Amino acid sequence: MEKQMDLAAWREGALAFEQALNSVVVGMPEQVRALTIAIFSRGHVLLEGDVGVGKTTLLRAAAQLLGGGYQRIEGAIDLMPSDFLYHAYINEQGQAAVKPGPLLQHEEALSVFFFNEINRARPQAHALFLRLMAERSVNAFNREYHFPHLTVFADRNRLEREETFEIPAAARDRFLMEISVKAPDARELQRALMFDTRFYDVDALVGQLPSGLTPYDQLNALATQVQSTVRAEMALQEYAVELWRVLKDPLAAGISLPEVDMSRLLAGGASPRGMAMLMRSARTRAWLEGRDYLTPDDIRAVWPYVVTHRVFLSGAYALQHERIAPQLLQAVLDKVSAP
Ligand SMILES: Nc1ncnc2c1ncn2[C@@H]1O[C@H](COP(=O)(O)OP(=O)(O)OP(=O)(O)O)[C@@H](O)[C@H]1O
Repeated sequence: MEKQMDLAAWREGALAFEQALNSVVVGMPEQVRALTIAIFSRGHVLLEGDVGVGKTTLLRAAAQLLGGGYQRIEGAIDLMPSDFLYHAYINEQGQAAVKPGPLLQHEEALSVFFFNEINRARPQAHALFLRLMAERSVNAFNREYHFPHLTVFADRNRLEREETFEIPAAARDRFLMEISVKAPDARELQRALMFDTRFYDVDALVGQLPSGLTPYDQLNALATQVQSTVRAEMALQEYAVELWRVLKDPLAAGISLPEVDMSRLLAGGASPRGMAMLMRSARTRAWLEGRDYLTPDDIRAVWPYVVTHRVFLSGAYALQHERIAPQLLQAVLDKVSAP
C-alpha cells in the first residue's frame, strides 16, 4: 500500500512555500497562489508578461524551494532538439566528443526545467518538449530517460510575441496553467522595486530561500493523495460539466460579446484533458483552503489560469485572443449558476 501522507502537515508546508515566494516577488499574490496550485497539482506552467516584471525571479524562487536538479535553456531561433540532449565539442586531444546536455545531467533528480523565452524557439524544438511534458521522458543515446519528478516552467514575453513563433496548440494544452504577470500598480510596491536594493540581484534574492523547503520528490505521492481525498458532489460535478458545455458552444447558451460574431468565434474549445486539469487544480485549491470537498469557488478561482490558453479563436479573432478570451471566460462563469 502507498504511504499515507499527513495532508494537514503538508498543507502547512504548501502555505509556507507560497509565503516564501511572496517574500521575494512583490505585488503578485494571485499569481503566486496559482503557481502554488500548479506545483502541488504536478502541472507544468507557462508564464507570460512584459519584460522585467519578475517572471524569471518567480520561477527561480520556486525551483530553489523545491530543491533537486535545476536546468534552464534559452529559446533561440537556432535552438535544435539535440541542444536539450547533448553538447558536441572538440576535446583536448582534438577529437569530437559529446557531453550530456541540460536535460540529461541530473537524470531522475531533475525537478525543474526552465525554458526561457519559449516563443523564440522554432516548432521543431517544441516537438521534443511536448513529449517531455506529456510523458516526462525522452530518448537519447539509445535509451529512455525518465524524469518522474519534473516540472516544466516556460516563459514568454509579450512584447515580442508578434515577431516570434506561436506555441503550437498541442504544446500549450500540456501546460496546466498559463499565468500572466504584470508590474504592480500600487505606488508603495513600485517604490520598493525601484529603491530596495534587495530586488537588484536575483541570485542573492533567490539564494536566501531555503533550498528544498518543499521536497520535490514527494510531490507525486502527495498530489495523488490530495486528488483522491477531495470529493466532488453531484451538483458540483453538474456545475463543472455545464461550464464546459457553455464554453464549447457559447452561442447556443445565449452569450454575446461586443463586436464579436459569436458564430465564427471559436476554432476549438477546451479539450477533455483541459477540463480534467481544471478539476485537478480546483481540488488542490480546495485542499489549500483546508477543505476535503470542492466548491464552485474552487473552480472559479482556477478557471482563468487553466482555461484561457486552451480556448482557440478562429481567423482574425485569434489575434485578439488576449482581449476576447478573458471576456468569453467571464461570460461563461456569469451564465452558469452555481449550485
Ligand atoms: N514583482 C517583482 N518582485 C520582485 N522583483 C522584481 C519584480 N519585478 C521585477 N523585479 C526585479 O527586476 C529584475 C528583473 O526581473 P526578472 O528577470 O525576474 O524579469 P522577467 O520578467 O523574467 O524579465 P524578462 O522577460 O526580460 O526575462 C530582477 O532584479 C527582479 O528582482
